[in-house]
Amino acid sequence: MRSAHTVHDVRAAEAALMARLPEGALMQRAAAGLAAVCAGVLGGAYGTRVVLLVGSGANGGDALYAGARLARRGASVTAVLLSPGKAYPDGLAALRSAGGRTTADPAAGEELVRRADLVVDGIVGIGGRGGLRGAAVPLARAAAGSGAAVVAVDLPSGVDADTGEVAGEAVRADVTVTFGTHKPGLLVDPAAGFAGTVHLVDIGLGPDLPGPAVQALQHADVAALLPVPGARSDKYRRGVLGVAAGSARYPGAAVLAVAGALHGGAGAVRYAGSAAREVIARFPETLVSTGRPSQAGRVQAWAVGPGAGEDASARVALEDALASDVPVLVDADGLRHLKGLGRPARGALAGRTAEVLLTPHAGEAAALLDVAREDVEARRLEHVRRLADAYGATVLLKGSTTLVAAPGGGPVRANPTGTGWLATAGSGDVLSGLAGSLLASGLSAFDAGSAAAYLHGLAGRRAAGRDGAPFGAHELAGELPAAWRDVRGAAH
Ligand SMILES: NC(=O)C1=CN([C@@H]2O[C@H](COP(=O)(O)OP(=O)(O)OC[C@H]3O[C@@H](n4cnc5c(N)ncnc54)[C@H](OP(=O)(O)O)[C@@H]3O)[C@@H](O)[C@H]2O)[C@@H](O)CC1
Ligand SMILES: [K+]
Repeated sequence: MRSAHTVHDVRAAEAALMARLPEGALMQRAAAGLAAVCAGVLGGAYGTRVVLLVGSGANGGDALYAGARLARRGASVTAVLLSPGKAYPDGLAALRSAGGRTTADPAAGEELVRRADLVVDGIVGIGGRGGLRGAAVPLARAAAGSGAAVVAVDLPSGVDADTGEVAGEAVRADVTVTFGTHKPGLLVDPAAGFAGTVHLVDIGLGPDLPGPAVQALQHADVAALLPVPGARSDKYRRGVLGVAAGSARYPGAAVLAVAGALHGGAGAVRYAGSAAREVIARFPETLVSTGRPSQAGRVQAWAVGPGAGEDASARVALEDALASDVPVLVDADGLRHLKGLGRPARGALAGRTAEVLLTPHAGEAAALLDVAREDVEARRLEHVRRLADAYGATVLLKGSTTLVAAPGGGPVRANPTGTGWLATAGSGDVLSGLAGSLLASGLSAFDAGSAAAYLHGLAGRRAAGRDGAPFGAHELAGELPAAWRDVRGAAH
């Protein structure tokens, strides 16, 4: 599991640890880790050209000390000082005594960046506010346009550590070396998209850190969650998922949701709705009926809404499923009807004995919250939490990094396995069936949503192939068994 903590929690842990250590010890640990990663990226420091972009705080200090270490190993190191009067004095002295140079001329700095093998971004770290300022902007652009590898110190300068927002320009890093713990912005888009590969350097903060604000599952975590049948399992004990999806206009959504559901670990799938003929033709193992959910027979969870359409029968199916005593996943058109139910419906959600999992994309989340879609996309972490609290439900917010939040606080899960190729018609229908199936097999809404997002992302990567290629949602569903095997195989 990867964990991320807020700037407030990082600073508190740092203060507690520093009180027990000699002065400067933490920065030396950070700089040593940073220099080691830089040397690795360079394939050895000797004879290379390294440019440090150095701002006014300790982030620049880390860069200067790491630069000194690289200079001692034979690199030609120059620091471009963005606030010459404020650059970390002891770090400057260390760099100079190791043979490194400095310049305060931004134009000269840009020229150096263009000829560099490696650029170290020490402009600003967790003390940052807003996008890059002044001379940092052309320097960051020069770095992006050069052939140099860009290594960000702690986080790419210009991104918000806590929210993942990118309010202006930011450094585009190939590698980010972060200290003590991940920062939420390294796991959540849009900021995460600027970080490249993230290396965590342990500087000993662990015992002083509280619970994380954001976490990202890894293979072993997902493997531990996935339901595996035992010797005494039968299809009912493994769980039965009910799917109420599709319509005369969108029968394919029903087929795709069932395709996802058959790969989610439930023992059986019941389909209730007007696309029963299409579903049974494609998946003969499905138990189909054409009535409403409450007439379909016993299930352990419902997935409602994909392609359900806007007419009254879709609304009735939603109300019917919500009136049951089992967990309900609500997606797509179901979310629109949920919003249409108004305040009493939200009360009904809060009054249910079993959990509800909402799976909106940014546009649907914006409609549920009465805010602009751009606001949701810019500050996804804030909005997934708000939506979970407003509806008293667990929310899976789909997107470039899918987020899952439970109501009432606690960590948000950021999915690390996504790929842009997943933005294809029907992909969300597959996810609904998959997450619903995991719910039916007994996982909590939080675990079902995050495990489903993880498997769905892995299947998407497999379907896209190593070099990347488009695929249809039915092919995505076909890759789910291999994604299960990847996850379970890595755990053994
Ligand atoms: N915590 C830990 O455990 C450890 C932390 N360590 C390191 O310390 C770093 C934090 O250092 P820090 O607190 O000195 O702040 P930092 O990020 O360097 O910012 C400095 C100043 O920049 C400015 N500024 C703000 N926004 C800006 C912008 N958009 N564009 C340009 N400038 C901007 C603003 O000053 P202003 O210009 O407003 O006067 C701000 O005060 C941390 O990220 C890690 O690298 C490690 O050494 C070891 C352990
Ligand atoms: K930085």
